[in-house]
Amino acid sequence: MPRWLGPAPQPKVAILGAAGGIGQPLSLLVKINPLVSQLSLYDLVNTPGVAADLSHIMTDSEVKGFKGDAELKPALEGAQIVVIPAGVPRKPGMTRDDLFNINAGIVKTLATAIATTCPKALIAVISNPVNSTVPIVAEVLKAHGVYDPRRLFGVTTLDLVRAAKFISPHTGAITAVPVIGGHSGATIVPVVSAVSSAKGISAADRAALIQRIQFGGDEVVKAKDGAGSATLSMAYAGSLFVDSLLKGLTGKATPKEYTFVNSEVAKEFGLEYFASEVTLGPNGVETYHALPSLDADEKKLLEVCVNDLKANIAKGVDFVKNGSK
Ligand SMILES: NC(=O)c1ccc[n+]([C@@H]2O[C@H](COP(=O)([O-])OP(=O)(O)OC[C@H]3O[C@@H](n4cnc5c(N)ncnc54)[C@H](O)[C@@H]3O)[C@@H](O)[C@H]2O)c1
Ligand SMILES: O=C(O)C[C@H](O)C(=O)O
Repeated sequence: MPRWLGPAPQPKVAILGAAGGIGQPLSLLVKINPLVSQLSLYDLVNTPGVAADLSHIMTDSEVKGFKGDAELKPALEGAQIVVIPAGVPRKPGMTRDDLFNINAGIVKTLATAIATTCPKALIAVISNPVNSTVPIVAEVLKAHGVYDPRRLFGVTTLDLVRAAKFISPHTGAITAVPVIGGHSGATIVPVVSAVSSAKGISAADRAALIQRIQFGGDEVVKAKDGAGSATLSMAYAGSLFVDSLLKGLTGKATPKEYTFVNSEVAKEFGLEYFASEVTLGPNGVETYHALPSLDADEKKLLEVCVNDLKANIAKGVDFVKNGSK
């Protein structure tokens, strides 16, 4: 059969930071995704072992490990999806912004390699602070003349995973809740008013629910007591997001996801980046959906979000443009 009549080629996924707390379980979940043909695992340490281990799993995808700076570009060659969970996690008492000084440089280095090796890849950024690391990647890609806003995503899926779980005692079932804004504390804006089965929640319960969704990450950081932040739930959330990217890329479906992207949806608030709902396709974002309508309380949450988010975005942009921290 001529090649062009055969099945569409299946994607190569590269995970940068693949040996870490998120990287390892995420690599496992991506390894068992039937839409993947090649899985490239990059880290500064331990990837040969992680790759050897995963390569014994009887799914079709081929796994290769790449270790250290010299192997970054080979890891990225031909990748259609790049996922970035590289970087340090929080310890108790830290904000995500406290990670900026270390993670900004890591993400900038990785973005530079993507720009020069696989500039057309769909890029999913997990490394915190997401509100700043996504603009960092964008500025690096712009500097190399290869920026396509439809192909760059900040992964906020964990906020939606938490929201769906935390609301379930009130609704009697796991229930999707839109979560917009950014990915840190007050920039996370759950839109509970959009959930019809949540109408009966008392004001006090609703306030507690919103607080828990916004600060769910702190709950895990506290419980891990110095041993890092959410890894397993993040790997699960990340695998959902990667699955949606894969389905869109291969034309299997046109999934909808909430994700932190460069778009016009929050332009009226002076924001270039905002987490909102998009439909995914072969080239990344196909459609940017309008924001859900907000009630008076949610409008107040959004006001706080906008101020914090503006500063976070500017910090990321500035880091690349002016080399400042
Ligand atoms: N977006 C989200 O919802 C979300 C959720 C949880 C964690 N995070 C963030 O994800 C990041 C990783 O968290 P973790 O718990 O996996 O941390 P971790 O320390 O367990 O793992 C990080 C990995 O990154 C690797 N690394 C460091 N510098 C690198 C580089 N230059 N190139 C390649 N790999 C490099 C490390 O060797 C390590 O294996 C943190 O910044 C954390 O805050 C984001
Ligand atoms: O809380 C963190 O620092 C990690 C992550 O962003 C989370 O939401 O769990």
